[in-house]
Amino acid sequence: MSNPVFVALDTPDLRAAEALARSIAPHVGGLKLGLEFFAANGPAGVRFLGEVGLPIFLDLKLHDIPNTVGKAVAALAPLAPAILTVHAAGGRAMLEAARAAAPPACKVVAVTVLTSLDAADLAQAGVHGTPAAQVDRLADLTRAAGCDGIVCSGEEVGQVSARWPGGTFVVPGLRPAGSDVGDQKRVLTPADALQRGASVLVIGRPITGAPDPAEAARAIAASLKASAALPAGV
Ligand SMILES: O=C(O)c1cc(=O)[nH]c(=O)n1[C@@H]1O[C@H](COP(=O)(O)O)[C@@H](O)[C@H]1O
Repeated sequence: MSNPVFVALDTPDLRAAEALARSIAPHVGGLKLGLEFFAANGPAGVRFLGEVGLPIFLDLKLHDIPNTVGKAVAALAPLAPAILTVHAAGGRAMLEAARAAAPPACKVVAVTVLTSLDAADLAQAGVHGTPAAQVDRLADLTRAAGCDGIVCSGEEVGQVSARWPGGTFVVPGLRPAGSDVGDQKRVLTPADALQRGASVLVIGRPITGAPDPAEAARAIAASLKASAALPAGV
């Protein structure tokens, strides 16, 4: 099993991100660079961390009119990300524009319902029904637009991966048993998310905020190997 963990390097500090990336590199499969890192360090920072030698997941969650998103993705293409995020709620034409502008080897995945939201938050935004129903709707839209997969929580990944064979399922909001949930509302353990069908596990603070990040990443990788050896549900 290749390591499905992408560590979220959510810091504006380029040197701190590099030191962290190098220390945990043996225990993760890739680096996720998001808005906090990109706002501070831009494309040059992404290139710099690319020198660590791990695949880069560029998590900019693009959400705008199709023309703007297509041109933004084209501008990001030289960074050769392995994975790029957009928001599924941007609609079919925006998703199509993103897929068309991305390099063929880059997986374009669409965020469905943020893991920091629950049903009450969705209702406040005018979306009635469960997060799971909304994830299904947006997954169908993303698939119809030709994108590669979605971002959802561990609570939905089982149901949605069964509906979309061959899709890429990115799951954040992961917490090893006993770790602090923070601002996340729909959480699962990394091993459970993998067993339910996740393809990519996004893990930030449980690794980056640990007293020994390399040891935390190693322990998570070991928990995945151990659970993969067991039948589902055990
Ligand atoms: O697209 C994402 O990666 C993402 C989507 C989502 O619904 N929830 C979510 O937490 N994320 C990202 O996943 C990471 C989670 O970080 P931790 O909560 O520290 O593990 C952050 O970088 C978030 O930006």
